[in-house]
Amino acid sequence: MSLYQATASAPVNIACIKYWGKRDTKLILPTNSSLSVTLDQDHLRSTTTSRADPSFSEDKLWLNGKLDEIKPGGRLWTCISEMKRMRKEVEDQKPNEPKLSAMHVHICSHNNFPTAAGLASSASGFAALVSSLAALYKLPASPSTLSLIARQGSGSACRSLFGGFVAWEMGSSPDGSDSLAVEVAPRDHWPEIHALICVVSDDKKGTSSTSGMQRTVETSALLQHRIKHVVPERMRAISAAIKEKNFDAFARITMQDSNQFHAVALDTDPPIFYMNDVSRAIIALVTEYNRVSVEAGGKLKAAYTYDAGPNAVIYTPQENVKEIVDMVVKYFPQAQPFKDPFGLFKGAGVQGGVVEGFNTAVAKQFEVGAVKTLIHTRVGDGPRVLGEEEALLGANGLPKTVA
Ligand SMILES: Nc1ncnc2c1ncn2[C@@H]1O[C@H](COP(=O)(O)OP(=O)(O)OP(=O)(O)O)[C@@H](O)[C@H]1O
Ligand SMILES: C[C@@](O)(CCOP(=O)(O)OP(=O)(O)O)CC(=O)O
Repeated sequence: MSLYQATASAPVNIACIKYWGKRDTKLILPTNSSLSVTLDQDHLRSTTTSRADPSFSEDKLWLNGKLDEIKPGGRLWTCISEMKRMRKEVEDQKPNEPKLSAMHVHICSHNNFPTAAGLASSASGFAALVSSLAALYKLPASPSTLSLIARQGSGSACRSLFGGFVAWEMGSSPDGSDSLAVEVAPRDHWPEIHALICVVSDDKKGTSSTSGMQRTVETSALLQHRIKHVVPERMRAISAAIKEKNFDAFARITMQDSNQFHAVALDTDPPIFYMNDVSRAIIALVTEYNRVSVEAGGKLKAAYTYDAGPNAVIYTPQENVKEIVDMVVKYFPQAQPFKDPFGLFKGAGVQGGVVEGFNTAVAKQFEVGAVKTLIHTRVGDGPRVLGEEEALLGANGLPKTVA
């Protein structure tokens, strides 16, 4: 008997121009376009195996070893149903194809980083789900077409269907058919862009992105200004900066947009605070680091950005990463040694320190644990279809390892 099974992995993305607000909450249609950098899935990824089998009695999904509920009409259900609908179209055109669309599926997924910790697990998760089903169903669909489906799982997930630098075009059609992801530039265009994620220890997220952005849409006057007068020009300018590999412009816009996103969160009634004192201290460090460079006649060397939580993501050309790790570790001592995937410190360990001319009074030194870990990664590629040896489902159609 044939085994109908496929495995795919997908990356995380972190936006430079933030998506914040929906004009349609069911279809997940945004109030503005957005743009992100896809991070390297060699470091952060979701891996998903999907199998269709006539013996399965219902659709099931395990996330990190735990059975998740697929609520009818919910986000997982919508994505799975849409993928089955596309498979059915293939079967209608090619009558010899097995009728996989009529079978139930078992789906098993694993994130190699903390789920729901503000590290965009929903983005890589839904992108991996859609990619594995597309491989299982042998759909002749482009990444942009698949992004239409991932978008209905979580808006930011649509951008994880591409590697490199990716725009989510908001579109204007009420049915959402033109609200999709497009590639602005592939990873190879600007592979020097690295990212340092500062995982800030914090209690559970207070306000989810989904509910927070809806409250902003309902109550913030500033959001209307952002949507109409700010984001369209920023999308143009940052796309040009990426094409020209102009880090100075890229960094300026990225930081401005992170700041404005947190300003509209604050402008929400009641106000939403995602950043904390640690986040703000990291902003002060990056600002001072850039000031030293600019005053010496140079350009911006780093850009911070924050999503709906206190974690910082610092984008920078590879050549600056060592200085930035040294700076962050000086202010935020680490309990564990820095994992050095690019061999920056050549095994010597991080000493901690700042560049010459740096005003050390811009932030206080925090206690161990204020920044829990530092993850060094870089711009990466889009979803990958993996081999049978990477499958997460065993021969019996159940997860191979139960957490
Ligand atoms: N591998 C996965 N496969 C399918 N769904 C996933 C996967 N990983 C995460 N999800 C879904 O995403 C949810 C977590 O999303 P949530 O937005 O709360 O956190 P986050 O994505 O880590 O943070 P943020 O989007 O604010 O950066 C999970 O509860 C689950 O429903
Ligand atoms: C701040 C953000 O990370 C918000 C992401 O929101 P989600 O994509 O998690 O929201 P839903 O569409 O409701 O699932 C900005 C961004 O990624 O563009």
